[in-house]
Amino acid sequence: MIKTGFIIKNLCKKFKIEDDEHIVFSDISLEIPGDKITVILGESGCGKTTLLRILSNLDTSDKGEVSYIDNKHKIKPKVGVVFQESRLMPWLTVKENISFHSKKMDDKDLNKYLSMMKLEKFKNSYPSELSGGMANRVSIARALSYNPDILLMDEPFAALDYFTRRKMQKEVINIHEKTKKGVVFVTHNIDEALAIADKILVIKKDKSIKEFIIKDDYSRDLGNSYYIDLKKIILNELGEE
Ligand SMILES: Nc1ncnc2c1ncn2[C@@H]1O[C@H](COP(=O)(O)OP(=O)(O)OP(=O)(O)O)[C@@H](O)[C@H]1O
Repeated sequence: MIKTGFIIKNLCKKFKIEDDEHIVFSDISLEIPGDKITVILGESGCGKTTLLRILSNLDTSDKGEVSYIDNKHKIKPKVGVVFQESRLMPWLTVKENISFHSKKMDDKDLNKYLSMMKLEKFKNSYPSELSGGMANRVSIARALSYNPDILLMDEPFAALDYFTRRKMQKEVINIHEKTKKGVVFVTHNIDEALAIADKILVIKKDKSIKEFIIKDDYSRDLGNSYYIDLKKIILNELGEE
């Protein structure tokens, strides 16, 4: 059992749509370490966002238990959430957006996050003056400024071009290595999962979860046979091969 992180037991979630019920999860159990990068991978509509919303307390489960332990003690974790759209306030500058939820943030902390996300030169810019990757960096800095126990990211780079996306994936690894914070990263992109994950949780068509652990360091060559084979296995689990 993990020492720090989310422990999810027998989770059930359904949505009522008019007189009908849509079951997203009927009984899933999993562990998400609080000190690693865990990628939740699955096809569109399989329930990735729903799971993330439950972890971040934006939604509730119907049955089951979701707890977070820190060195074996149950705690209510502080979570930082990054969405696909940056959700920045257009009338605030970069530095004002970052400190918006952390009114007590001093300049030292603000500068730490600006520097970590390479935003120093843009601290007085408005969101309309930023590229997509820059806006992403601001929303990550904002989530980190809250000093969360764990960072939850819901397809944060889906709208970015290939090169910016690769850069941002490396940023996630950098943040994880610098802050030692756990990251839960939702994507439907297998290459993205293989590039950044310590652990991949595949949500299968039958809604069971298949787990893969990657023990490799982060200078990964996805063209080598280990990753090519792993990708085939994951595609198979997703029912795509
Ligand atoms: N508020 C809601 N009311 C009714 N149904 C919902 C609601 N939220 C999600 N669903 C349904 O639950 C299922 C899971 O949705 P969810 O957004 O979690 O999937 P996802 O894997 O994140 O998809 P995508 O990759 O397309 O974002 C979908 O069938 C969706 O239509």
